Amino acid sequence: MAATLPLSPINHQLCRFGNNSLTTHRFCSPGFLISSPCFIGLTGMGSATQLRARRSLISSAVATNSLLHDVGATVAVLGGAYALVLSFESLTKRNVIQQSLSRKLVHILSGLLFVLAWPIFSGSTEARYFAAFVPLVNGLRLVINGLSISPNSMLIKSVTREGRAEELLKGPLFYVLALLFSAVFFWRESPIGMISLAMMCGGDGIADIMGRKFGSTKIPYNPRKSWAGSISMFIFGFFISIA
Ligand SMILES: Nc1ccn([C@@H]2O[C@H](COP(=O)(O)OP(=O)(O)OP(=O)(O)O)[C@@H](O)[C@H]2O)c(=O)n1
Ligand SMILES: C/C(=C\CO)CCC[C@H](C)CCC[C@H](C)CCCC(C)C
Repeated sequence: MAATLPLSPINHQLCRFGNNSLTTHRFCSPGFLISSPCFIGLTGMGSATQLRARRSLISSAVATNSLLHDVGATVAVLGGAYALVLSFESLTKRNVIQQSLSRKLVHILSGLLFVLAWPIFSGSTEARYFAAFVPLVNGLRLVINGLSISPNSMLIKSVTREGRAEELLKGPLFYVLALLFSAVFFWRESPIGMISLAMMCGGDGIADIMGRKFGSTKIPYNPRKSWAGSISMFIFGFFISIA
């Protein structure tokens, strides 16, 4: 009984297997035979076993590839997050921008850049957990600094309003938890995560700008927020989320 297997993904070369003898097609090189599942033919395994072995070889190669891909993407995004906070700390320290503006810009940019980085992760089912590792690490950093276990002035300068360590445990911590939650539960398949993050990041920034400029009429239950700011947040947040 002869089985014909398409073994080369490059140009569909064929290898033919006889009972225990191997008849090679003229395009199958010996090197390819030894290093490929063609070689399994020599061991006398049946064609179903050969197929299974071949599938498992391919799937383990794909899994290793995805793992390396996701580890690389995680390291890149972690580096990006560190660089973002470091850049704003440096701008604040050199009095190029005020601490409150730095906090607002880190707020707008970190979430948007985080979502924009999602496509660099692989298509594997575990990719979302690698992405979620980035806000998790940043969340732990905020807790450690916020509890003053190891206070880091860089983080405090770039993401707090008044420069107090405990502020890290409020807005910034909730913010990174929202990023973590969206990555794990919505990821790239659901628009809900992206819309919520666009609202939280972009919408909030626009509310600040529009609210300060045109926000003389405040909303009844919060004198710090205005109608102009709140309405702009929904309108611009919506446009950012569909962009
Ligand atoms: N819905 C909103 C949101 C903001 N603002 C304006 O933007 C400023 C900053 O608002 P906000 O982002 O809420 O202040 P933060 O100090 O950044 O507070 P937090 O991010 O913790 O809410 C407010 O003082 C207000 O003038 C507004 O008018 N209407
Ligand atoms: C100031 C903030 C919220 C208060 O309104 C935001 C705090 C941000 C974090 C300290 C840093 C978060 C980094 C993100 C998890 C990842 C960003 C990655 C990107 C590629 C820059």
